[in-house]
Amino acid sequence: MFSLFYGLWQFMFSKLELRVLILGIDKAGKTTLLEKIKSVYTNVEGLPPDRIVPTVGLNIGRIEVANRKLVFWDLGGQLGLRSIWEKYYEEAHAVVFVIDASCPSRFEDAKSALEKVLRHEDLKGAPLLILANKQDLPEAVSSEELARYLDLKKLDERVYMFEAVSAYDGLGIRESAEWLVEVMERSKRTEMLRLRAGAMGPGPA
Ligand SMILES: Nc1nc2c(ncn2[C@@H]2O[C@H](COP(=O)(O)OP(=O)(O)OP(=O)(O)O)[C@@H](O)[C@H]2O)c(=O)[nH]1
Ligand SMILES: [Mg+2]
Repeated sequence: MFSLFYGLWQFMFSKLELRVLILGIDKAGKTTLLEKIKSVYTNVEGLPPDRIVPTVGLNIGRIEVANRKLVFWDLGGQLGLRSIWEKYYEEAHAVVFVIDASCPSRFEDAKSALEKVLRHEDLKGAPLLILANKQDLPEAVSSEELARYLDLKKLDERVYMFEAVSAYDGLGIRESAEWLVEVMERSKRTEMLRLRAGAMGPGPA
């Protein structure tokens, strides 16, 4: 009996939650951004920036945007940890790729990490939001400049957007979250993930 309810619960949950993977090289500001998103969308104040340490495991953030349940998975971006990213690709509805827009010396590293993400089969059709973070810093480049610099090939086949944000002052956070919900709702990938969850359905009692 328990397994029937558990299976049903899992089934319903997998249908309702939209999973967003937050990727990017180390120090891009992924975790700070996730904490800011939590502050903006929940009553719970996220961790302040001075209490955030480099990520080694996985941080999870659950919020609700426009009546949709979103689950963010924030992974560590240090070189030795990037091989873990692909374990999460298959289940993700969308990807947020965060870049420190104030640090051009690391754009090359960010670009090749992002290109590798985009090449992966398990992320086929996943909408992509590229964030030019740290806009509160005067040296930060705009999202247009960043887009020109990255000059990503094959992006046109994918639903994507560049957005200027600041995990410190919250610039662009609501626009980003709302765009994500909108594109995930319409994406073929979401449909595919729902069908797959449905096909697996609740197991035998
Ligand atoms: N000025 C400014 N600094 C930021 C912003 N976002 C993050 N930072 C700072 O950038 C540094 C790295 O932030 P994290 O959130 O730990 O970066 P991360 O991408 O999660 O790094 P890893 O977990 O190592 O992959 C910290 O010192 C943050 O305070 C921002 O919007 N503006
Ligand atoms: Mg982190």
